[in-house]
Amino acid sequence: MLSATGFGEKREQGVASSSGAARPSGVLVGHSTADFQHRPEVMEVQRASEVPALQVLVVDDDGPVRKACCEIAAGMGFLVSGAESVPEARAILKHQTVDLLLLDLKLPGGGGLMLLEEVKALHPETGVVVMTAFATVSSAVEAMRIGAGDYLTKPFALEELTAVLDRAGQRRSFDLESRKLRERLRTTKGMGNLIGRSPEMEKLYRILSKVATSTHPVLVLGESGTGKELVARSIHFNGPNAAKPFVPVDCGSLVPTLIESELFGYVKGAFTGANRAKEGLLAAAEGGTVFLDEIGELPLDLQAKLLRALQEKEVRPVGATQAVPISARVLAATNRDLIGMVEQGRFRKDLYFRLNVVNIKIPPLRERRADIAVLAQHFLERLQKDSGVVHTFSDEALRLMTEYDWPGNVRELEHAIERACALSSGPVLHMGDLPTQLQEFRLQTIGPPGLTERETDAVLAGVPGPSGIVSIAEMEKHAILVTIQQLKGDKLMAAKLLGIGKTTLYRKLKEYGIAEGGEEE
Ligand SMILES: Nc1ncnc2c1ncn2[C@@H]1O[C@H](COP(=O)(O)OP(=O)(O)OP(=O)(O)O)[C@@H](O)[C@H]1O
Repeated sequence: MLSATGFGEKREQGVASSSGAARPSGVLVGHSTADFQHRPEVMEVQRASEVPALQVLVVDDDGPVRKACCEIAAGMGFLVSGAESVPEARAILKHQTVDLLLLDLKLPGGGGLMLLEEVKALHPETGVVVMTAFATVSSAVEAMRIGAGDYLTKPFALEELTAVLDRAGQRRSFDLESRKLRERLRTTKGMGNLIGRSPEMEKLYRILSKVATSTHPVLVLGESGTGKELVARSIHFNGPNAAKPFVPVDCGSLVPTLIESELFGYVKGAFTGANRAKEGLLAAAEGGTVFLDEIGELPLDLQAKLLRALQEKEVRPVGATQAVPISARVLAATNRDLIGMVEQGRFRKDLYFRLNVVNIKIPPLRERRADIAVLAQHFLERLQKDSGVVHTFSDEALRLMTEYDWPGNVRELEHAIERACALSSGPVLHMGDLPTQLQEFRLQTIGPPGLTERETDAVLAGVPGPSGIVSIAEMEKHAILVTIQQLKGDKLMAAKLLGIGKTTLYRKLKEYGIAEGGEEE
């Protein structure tokens, strides 16, 4: 095992190392220390099978630093290669997949940033950690803008490197996992138009395949936007009467008198404007399916009429003396607590039992997060088919989508992706292209890296209000806090980049009431 103290002392530049004494002996296979000074390193590590086989490429012209980084990464279970120049790195990248790039920005000929740009353009999924000295802070910021996920300021200690590699490795594993899911989606779709492969959705498909073959009433329960109508359609279109009509009725959006005439029909002269008779939807469905959406909104008197129609399999159109037979299957859905409504006398118990012969509950999206990436990819591909424009998600955007709670469920996700595609300026959809509620969630829940809770609140306070007007003082505060956020809490570097002295920066933070004890000057 590597000892933390072995790398604890800092060298002038690079990883603090005790001249290779702390090299993880017995872990590396095939190359001597001298090899690392002169040629690309290719280290195979005897890895425990549970360690993900992520490939790391270390690019640094400083032999000892490169070697130390390679050794540490190898000791952590990564598969490691090293390169001392941009052309050498390019050659490796051409022939091998690299999951993580540990890149020194100050390479001979100054090609670090160029290489980063090439990697992000050709392999946007590759995670990049840049290494920089204080003198090149502005290039580190530029590197983060181009797409580097993290940075290390030289000289750095063993713990810093391992923490950064650990973070990058975890992110990469997550991204690979979600990519695998998306890949699976390409080959296996859900039932009908339903997408999702989470255990919850698999269970739903099993129930649906049974329910579809029968003609019993089904009550579909779930929060708004979870896909209740899609489930109802899936039951109908996978059932024996798929060729017959599927008739949706939104009980929530029609006035009561209209629902009655829509459902049951009316005879000529039944009311003012009824110039001719109209068949009701229950009869018009002719052996198909009537889907009563928002059934909880149905007024009590209509509930009684619907119950009678279902029991007697006939309806009496408004103003008619004769009943008309019906043969449609009835599916109903609600996002309301129907049992609670029954207890409060707002929904008829007998109708509840009649509709609730089979009951399907669709879990909210936040309870089946494994579906978020596949659904997101599905919506992206659907938009691509319509517009011909190809988009992909940045790994960060996908991660944020997976962590967000989606109170509006699949509908909110669908709209978020449509919006991101419409607003994005390039083929990759970034976190910034996602709606405000996701940005706010990122700041509130995950917190900007390097900022305390108080600072996070202050950043949020700098977000323009509904009027869109922000004072100059607020803009200054926002600029300072966002820079600190982007630099992961490095206030010294933030002062440098903002072109103000550190004393001024700490004074400003104090003015905002967020300077921490012992920090000033
Ligand atoms: N599993 C899913 N796969 C693909 N698309 C889905 C899925 N679930 C929902 N959607 C899409 O999300 C949107 C909302 O779905 P739907 O209208 O069926 O939800 P709902 O629960 O009936 O909403 P509401 O209660 O507000 O009426 C639709 O565009 C639908 O196509």
